[in-house]
Amino acid sequence: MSLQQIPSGAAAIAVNELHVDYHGVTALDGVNLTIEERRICGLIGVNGSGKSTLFKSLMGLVQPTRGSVRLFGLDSVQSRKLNLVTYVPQSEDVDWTFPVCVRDVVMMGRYGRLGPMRRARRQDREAVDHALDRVGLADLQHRQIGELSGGQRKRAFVARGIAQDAALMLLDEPFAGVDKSSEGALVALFRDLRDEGRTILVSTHDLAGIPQLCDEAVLLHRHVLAHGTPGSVLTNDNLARAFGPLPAAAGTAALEETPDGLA
Ligand SMILES: Nc1ncnc2c1ncn2[C@@H]1O[C@H](COP(=O)(O)OP(=O)(O)OP(=O)(O)O)[C@@H](O)[C@H]1O
Repeated sequence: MSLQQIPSGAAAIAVNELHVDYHGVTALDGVNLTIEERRICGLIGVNGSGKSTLFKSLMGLVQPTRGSVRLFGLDSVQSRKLNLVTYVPQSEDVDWTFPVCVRDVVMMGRYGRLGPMRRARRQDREAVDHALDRVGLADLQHRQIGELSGGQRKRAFVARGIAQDAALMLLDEPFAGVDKSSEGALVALFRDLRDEGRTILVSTHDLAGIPQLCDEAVLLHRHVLAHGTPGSVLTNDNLARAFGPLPAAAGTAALEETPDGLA
């Protein structure tokens, strides 16, 4: 299924009363969240607030104790089968010593679309070439993935999602370990992907960067504390509830001086 063929009418993400426990540790406790198509939504919260668990729940990688997840009106198995969703995990969750080159990683985005012989066809190779060009990694495509810088690694995984033509991109801390100029290039890329019709949920600790990047923001603390425009979410009151009391003159103005945020 291509971007043009996604089921219409349903929200890109619809989470209803989602609870996730890990052997007695409650990671998510009654999350309700709707994100419409063609939006960039920033996901923020302290370490341990459940951001990665929410991503994994959307991908069907962890089993909820209760509640439901729908992507474009479909459950996570169906939405993955139709190649609608891609996930860029946190760097810690990736084995960077794995003997694959950048091109191999991007080609993984085509696996769900390969023909009956499971061999890459011309359209698969062209999709990979196009994705590598878009993220500026064509020259490095034969490098082992672990030989790339932090920003290049993230771009390789984003390219995998572009090659897949995923309508929904789940990006877990894509700016961690990325220098400022690479971060600017990623922000511009994410906005272009949104303008093409994709939906992006992106977790970040860079609170000061959210108004420039995101159409909306979600403040998570095992459940949704606030959801709305960046301005309505990034208030001193909300941030104090999520992160604890802030220093005097806090809020987004102060966060601009500490761009890595509070977490
Ligand atoms: N596999 C696991 N087994 C047990 N507990 C887990 C597991 N994964 C996460 N947790 C716990 O669930 C809670 C939420 O973790 P999660 O990684 O989803 O938060 P997070 O907001 O993504 O944190 P961070 O910003 O540090 O990545 C934490 O208390 C964490 O310790």
